[in-house]
Amino acid sequence: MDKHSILVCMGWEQLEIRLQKCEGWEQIEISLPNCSSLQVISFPVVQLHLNRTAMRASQKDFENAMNQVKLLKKDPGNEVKLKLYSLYKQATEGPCNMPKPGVFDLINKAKWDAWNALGSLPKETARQNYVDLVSSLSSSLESSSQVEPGTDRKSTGYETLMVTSEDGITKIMLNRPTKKNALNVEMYHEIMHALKAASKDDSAITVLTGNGDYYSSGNDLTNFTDIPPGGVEEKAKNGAVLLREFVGCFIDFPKPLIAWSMSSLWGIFRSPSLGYSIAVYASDRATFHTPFSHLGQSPEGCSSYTFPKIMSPAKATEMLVFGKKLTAGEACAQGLVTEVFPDSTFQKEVWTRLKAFAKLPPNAMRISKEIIRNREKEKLHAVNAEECSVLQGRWLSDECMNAVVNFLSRKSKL
Ligand SMILES: CCCCCC/C=C/C(=O)SCCNC(=O)CCNC(=O)[C@H](O)C(C)(C)COP(=O)(O)OP(=O)(O)OC[C@H]1O[C@@H](n2cnc3c(N)ncnc32)[C@H](O)[C@@H]1OP(=O)(O)O
Repeated sequence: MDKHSILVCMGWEQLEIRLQKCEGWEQIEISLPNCSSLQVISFPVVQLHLNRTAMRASQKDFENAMNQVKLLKKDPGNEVKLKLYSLYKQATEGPCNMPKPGVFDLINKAKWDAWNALGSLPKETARQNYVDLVSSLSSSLESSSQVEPGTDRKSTGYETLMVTSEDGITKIMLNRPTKKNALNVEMYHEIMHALKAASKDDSAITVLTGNGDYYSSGNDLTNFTDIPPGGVEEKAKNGAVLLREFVGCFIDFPKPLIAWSMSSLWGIFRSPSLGYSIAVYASDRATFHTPFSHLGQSPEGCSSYTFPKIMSPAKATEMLVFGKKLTAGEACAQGLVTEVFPDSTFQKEVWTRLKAFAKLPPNAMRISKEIIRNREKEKLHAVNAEECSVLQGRWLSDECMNAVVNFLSRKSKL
């Protein structure tokens, strides 16, 4: 009896099909992972040959699929990109033949792991699986765009924020509570979009806050793992461009901006939202962290300039260099927080106050803010540019990479 075994990838599932020749018929056993039962079907030999031929993707199909990948409008996410990468390498070069990258080379290690996991999968099967995967991606993106034809997601809602407007107040709420409102790349873009929209809407004031038990845990540390083709240098450069634009939006924001913090606030979101806000209201359980040195990084959001001015140089050094965590009371004593409220009455008291502010003449408030801040604008943009350029170098340092690896591998938490 003749036996062959082939692996076929259907979407994410891998089927093993075993073929057995049996008196002019082929018997097919299909086995699904996580499923103990086997289905046995018999086909005439001739039909089986046809199916097996039809199953093989040609070089042309493969090239078409590669082109289709470049045209995908939506980023399919890291997991799918790794799958595509590993199948491409297997289809073109065969089993993984590269030395294993070092533990700090996060991205290349993830790529190596994905490719190596394909073992001795034949090149033809990898080619077919690549074509199938691209085709499933293209159709799922087509079908999702068919659901809401022609609608701009930004005009209908946000993925990472909740933005509401009532009583003359636009509230921008970070909305990734399960990730402690860590800022992923999409959130950076959405906040900039929401701030630009709020600067033009008819609300008088804008409030920033976070959903859940953390206002924000700062930069999403997995942002460091999505490396573009140009490598870590290109990643660091892109990060610096994004950060500069993001902080620039806060510097230029024309209306009164109020940070409303019931909970912990870490890193990037803390500097601009404390440094440029007209007012910062905190509940008595809120805390403020700046773990730049712990992460092998350096101050951002103009905090290297605004904090020593708002606090004192010595206190700012404790916070920005040694990463000293401040309670709401301490932050208020240092001038970083305007007022602290008991947690039980925080929402009610702050909302009542904001509603009263929102009734003040909006143009007068805007002009007053302008006159307070305008003298500093040029300086703030220059500080922002300098901080981003220093950070670009820090992101490439072993100190920073080690800290990110530690967080991601959960060996230590800051
Ligand atoms: C364009 C780039 C600009 C970069 C500018 C420079 C920015 C600097 C900074 O922002 S520095 C601050 C960076 N933030 C941190 O170091 C905080 C890291 N997080 C933690 O230490 C902890 O998560 C915590 C203390 C905030 C909360 O601890 P705990 O209550 O135990 O919750 P978990 O750790 O289980 O977290 C739940 C869930 O959220 C994920 N998560 C939390 N924070 C981040 C983060 N900053 N980045 C990525 N992911 C984060 C965490 O992994 C958990 O996910 P899981 O449930 O495991 O999938």
